[in-house]
Amino acid sequence: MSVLLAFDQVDAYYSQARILNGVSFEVGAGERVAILGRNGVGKTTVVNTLCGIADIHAGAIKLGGKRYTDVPHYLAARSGIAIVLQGRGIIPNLTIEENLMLGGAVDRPGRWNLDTVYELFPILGERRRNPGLGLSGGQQQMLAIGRALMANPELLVLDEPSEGLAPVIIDELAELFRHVADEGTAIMLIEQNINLIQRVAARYYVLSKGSVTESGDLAGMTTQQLQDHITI
Ligand SMILES: Nc1ncnc2c1ncn2[C@@H]1O[C@H](COP(=O)(O)OP(=O)(O)OP(=O)(O)O)[C@@H](O)[C@H]1O
Repeated sequence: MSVLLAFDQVDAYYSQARILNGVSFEVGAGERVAILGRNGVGKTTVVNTLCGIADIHAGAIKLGGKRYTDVPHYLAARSGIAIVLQGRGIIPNLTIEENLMLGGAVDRPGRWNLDTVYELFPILGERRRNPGLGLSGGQQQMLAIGRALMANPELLVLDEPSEGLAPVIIDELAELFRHVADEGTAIMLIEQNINLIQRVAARYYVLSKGSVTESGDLAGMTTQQLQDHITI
């Protein structure tokens, strides 16, 4: 399996505060990888290094073998990465369709377009002319994921997608992420919901105090061990 995303000894900062210390990990093409860790260990900061919110002072990130660190952030989506940020970032005064078209503006070829996203999430199609404002939490998450898919990414990065969602919706998300991965998109999942992690991820890395301390196949980890990695 070819390596799609590689962090190589990355140190990341907010201003003068170092949060990530020499973080290295890889996500292969089409893989499903979870980043685990307790609150405040730096999981979101890993995502923030990908979108320029945190600064990289040492090390490098590669995407598809190229130095991602050199790609201007406004071009990042064109290089094949789509990020669903914690909090979803729906633009409330744009319609559902306009929110989706923001993702499509990346203009990468692939199977995802308005029709295929509406096929995946019929409720978004039914409400396409409604503003993003007023969607339920689950519908907002669908919209955020649909918008990311519109960019036809090779890698979908998800930061705590289960946050605030009912268990039944989390079950639907698990099915959805497996489906997206079966279609060939790699998934990097930052999550604290055990059910979602176990159903989606095949491999994991554990972050502790800004460093990777453990990695392996999820199949080899008991629910209790997983719980220990993510609870305070
Ligand atoms: N914009 C910021 N400026 C300064 N420090 C920050 C900023 N964002 C986060 N931090 C700090 O960086 C550390 C890591 O935070 P981060 O959000 O990456 O952790 P996390 O593992 O994602 O936690 P959680 O599970 O609570 O979301 C924390 O100590 C946090 O207070």
